[in-house]
Amino acid sequence: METPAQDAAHMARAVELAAHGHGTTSPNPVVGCVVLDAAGRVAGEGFHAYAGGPHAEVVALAQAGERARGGTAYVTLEPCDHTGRTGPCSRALLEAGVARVVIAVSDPNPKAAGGAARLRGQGVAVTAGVLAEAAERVNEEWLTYARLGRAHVTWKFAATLDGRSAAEDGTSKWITSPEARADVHRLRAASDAIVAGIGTVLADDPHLTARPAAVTRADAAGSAVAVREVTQGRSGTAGQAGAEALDGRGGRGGRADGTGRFDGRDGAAGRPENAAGRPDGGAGWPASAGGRPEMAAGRPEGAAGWPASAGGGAEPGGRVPLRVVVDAGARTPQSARVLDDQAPTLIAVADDSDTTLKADLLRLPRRDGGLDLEALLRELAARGVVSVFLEGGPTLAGSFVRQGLADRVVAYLAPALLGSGRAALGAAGVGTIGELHRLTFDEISPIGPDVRLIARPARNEAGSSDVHRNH
Ligand SMILES: Nc1nc(O)c(N)c(N[C@@H]2O[C@H](COP(=O)(O)O)[C@@H](O)[C@H]2O)n1
Repeated sequence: METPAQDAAHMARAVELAAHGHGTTSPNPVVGCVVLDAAGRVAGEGFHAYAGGPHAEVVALAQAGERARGGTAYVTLEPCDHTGRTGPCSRALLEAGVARVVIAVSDPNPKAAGGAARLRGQGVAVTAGVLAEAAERVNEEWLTYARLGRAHVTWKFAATLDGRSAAEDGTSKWITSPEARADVHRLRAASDAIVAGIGTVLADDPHLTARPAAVTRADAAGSAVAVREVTQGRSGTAGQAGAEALDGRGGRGGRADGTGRFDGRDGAAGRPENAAGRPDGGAGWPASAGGRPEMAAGRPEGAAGWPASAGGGAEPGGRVPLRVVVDAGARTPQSARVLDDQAPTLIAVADDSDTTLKADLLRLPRRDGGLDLEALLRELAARGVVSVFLEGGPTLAGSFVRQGLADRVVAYLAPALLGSGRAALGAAGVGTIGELHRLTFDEISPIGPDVRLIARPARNEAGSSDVHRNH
């Protein structure tokens, strides 16, 4: 029997492995697995790489072969007990003769859960909850999606040290460095959807596409080391993940009317570097750096019926994030760049708005002077969007924060001062200091001459997040 310290060490490795799936497993979770032989030696390792591909346990068991018999499996998410795109991991573990299974987090997907009970019922020793916090963190997008039925939101902004995102005359290009902007493109590319408000569309006419520059494995490894240094060795933190739409077949990025899917593979906004595996080793979140040689061969075309749609599945080279404009009054110009053919686009408008706009429209109830953003995130989740990257502008970001829907904040701060001009965040429902939205830092990393800060809503004593306190 492993000691708790050994359990923690092997599970930490499994969390590290899970992080390699960031940016490519959506709409499935990121999952890692380590298999020991009966003598406690590592016999196999694996992670889930893309929806429709083998689960982490199956990859690790295949590597371990006969050595798994009488051994122990460490898995970051409860082994599934269902036949979805692939067979049940509980059965694979039983057939391999594993004597003990250590689990970090239970599977909230009712269709897949039950693996722990089945294993116990068949005489396998099961230990649950080991390194649960780290395993939750690495898989936070998917767990948010699976538990709350809405997409997870990362709000990104770039600002001066005094928190301003534009000068008095509205100019904002560029506050942060090319390195910081390239980092943003990596995070965009790892997200299922990029969301902006109509104010940003009218002011900047952005493309909202992910255009990450190719980064070598050495670069990625270097940046991961830098991050580890400033964060004192934390591993498996912020994550980009994915979830199977819980009907087991949900695609994402489909057209709003559900009539078809955008095939972004040939689009100019495609991500050619992914054709041979992502050279940045994954989503661009720190724990992903390190490269994933297993992905180099790509995935079998159309595996398990998963459509090669934009924003859907994790086929290397076949996925572009869905663009979403929050536009209650349907003011998006027909000529806006977000409506070009480089990626699919959804325009979220109020259900009572009268428009002739030729675009995929999502009609939502009004709320709080804008749209009901929780309804938006639920609608996106129903389309298989697990992770949202929220960019611009301050008004929309303020509404997300006010409605308790900013799950993670990524701030790029330049060593510069403006003193006046637009603040990064608009009205966020704070009237007095006691109502401020308290966050905790996950990471602080240098990016070129700038600093990237990653923070999340602080938990209050009751365990709920302070940002969500009013909701
Ligand atoms: N334990 C475990 N390991 C993995 O590697 C996984 N991908 C999952 N996913 C769970 O199963 C559902 C997806 O199943 P299919 O890929 O369609 O077969 C997913 O929703 C999770 O509940 N679990």
